[in-house]
Amino acid sequence: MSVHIGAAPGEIAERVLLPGDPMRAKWIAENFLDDARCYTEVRGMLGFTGTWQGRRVSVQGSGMGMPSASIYTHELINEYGVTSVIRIGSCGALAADLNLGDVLAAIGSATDSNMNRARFDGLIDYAPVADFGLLRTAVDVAERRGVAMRVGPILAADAFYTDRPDLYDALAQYGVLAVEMESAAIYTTAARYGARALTILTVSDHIKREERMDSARREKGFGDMVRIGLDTAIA
Ligand SMILES: O=P(O)(O)O[C@H]1O[C@H](CO)[C@@H](O)[C@H]1O
Ligand SMILES: O=c1cc[nH]c(=O)[nH]1
Repeated sequence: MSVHIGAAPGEIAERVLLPGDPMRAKWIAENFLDDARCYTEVRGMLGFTGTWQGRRVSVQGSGMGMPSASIYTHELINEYGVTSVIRIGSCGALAADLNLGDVLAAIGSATDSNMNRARFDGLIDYAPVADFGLLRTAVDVAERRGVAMRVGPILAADAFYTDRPDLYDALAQYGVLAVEMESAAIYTTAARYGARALTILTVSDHIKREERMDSARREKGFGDMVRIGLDTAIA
């Protein structure tokens, strides 16, 4: 096992879906995967391996925020030989034409996190981006499934509750679609260790219009995103 994942070698598939919420991982294992088996309960951050259309896939909770997500991404890649991580999360829409339940894929991730500034000594604004092959596959899969998935840049924020909504308005003017809290760390960690990463999100809140889904829908209402993630993982 690694420091934060209680799996034996070989128990985790090469392709992993990463929801922030471990209960979403459990819901996916129980409702989408065949022969799913839980391989870790360390810290309650559940992980499961099963099959989707006959191919081996794992689903691992990554927690909230970039420190947590980077721990799971690092250990999956470096300790378990994972080659592709696909985050499937909820987000707050910044774009006026997005609605609750809409699905989007993050081509790149701006961030206010200090993790990358520290990594590059404050001298370079590193641009965390999706793996192009995974993104292209996800776009094809969404089209085939009849899901109108938007593709664009997002913000990975350290804080869920912001004191600077003016900055969100400014980002929207630059085409930033939505805010969540993990993608920049996942993209950066995957790039650093030679793995592929993509973030697919479902709009659970609209920041400007102050609309929100309830917690039950956040945990279990994301079927389109999950199917796109699973199809992309096994392609
Ligand atoms: O739904 P998940 O994947 O947890 O993602 C979003 O939800 C959490 C905040 O409620 C943050 O982790 C954010 O990124
Ligand atoms: O980070 C997040 C996730 C969902 N909704 C938000 O407003 N922010």
